[in-house]
Amino acid sequence: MAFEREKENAATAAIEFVEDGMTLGLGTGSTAKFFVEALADEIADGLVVRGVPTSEETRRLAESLGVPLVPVEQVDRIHLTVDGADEVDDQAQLIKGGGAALLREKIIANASDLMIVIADPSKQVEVLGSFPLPVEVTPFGFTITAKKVYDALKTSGVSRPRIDVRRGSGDKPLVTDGGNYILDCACSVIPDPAYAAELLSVIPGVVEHGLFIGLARTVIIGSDDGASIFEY
Ligand SMILES: O=C[C@H](O)[C@H](O)[C@H](O)COP(=O)(O)O
Repeated sequence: MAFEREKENAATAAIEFVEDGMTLGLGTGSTAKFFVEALADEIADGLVVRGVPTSEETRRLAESLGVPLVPVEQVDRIHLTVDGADEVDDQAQLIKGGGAALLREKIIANASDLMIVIADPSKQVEVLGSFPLPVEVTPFGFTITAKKVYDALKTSGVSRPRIDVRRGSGDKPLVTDGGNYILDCACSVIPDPAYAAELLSVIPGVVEHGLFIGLARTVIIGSDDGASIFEY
């Protein structure tokens, strides 16, 4: 996989934000995996924390590495969430959901005192939209919902959105941890992400979308020999 070293360096830098006693949101994906692994090393050295995973994939990883987990229903405060992103712009606006975990990721990020994004330099963009925007929808009526998503993206200023339902095994629609489908919306450019987010949020059938606006306040970009930290 590409940018392994950069991802690992970003994850290692994020460990510096972790303090004893914290409840941590554990993100999903190949970059967040490095964070969970680094966390497991710290726990083996005596750090006391507990994690709330944002996907079944991360739950399995954390359990296999001995990271203590707590059921989300039993948590009343999440001090810090560390997660990856598919794109991040210079206002810390994100596209997430490439790994289909955006719903749980957003619930946990929104409930956290601080969300830190860890990423390699390929995720930095001037304008969001090169990465197809994932939108999680209920299976019932998803073709109708897809048309509404198309209209909303057009209204927000996307010139020619193209929408495909994400496929899983056997060409069937991929089913998320929450039992929903993902619409991948190729936009090229999303000129007004906040407006697009607002319009998508009110469509019946849209469970959540992958635009994370105003959630990340720290972005860590890994490099070959370290990491740069940006605060917003
Ligand atoms: O649904 C998946 C998540 O939003 C991931 O955090 C995102 O896709 C980035 O993943 P990766 O670190 O593997 O590029």
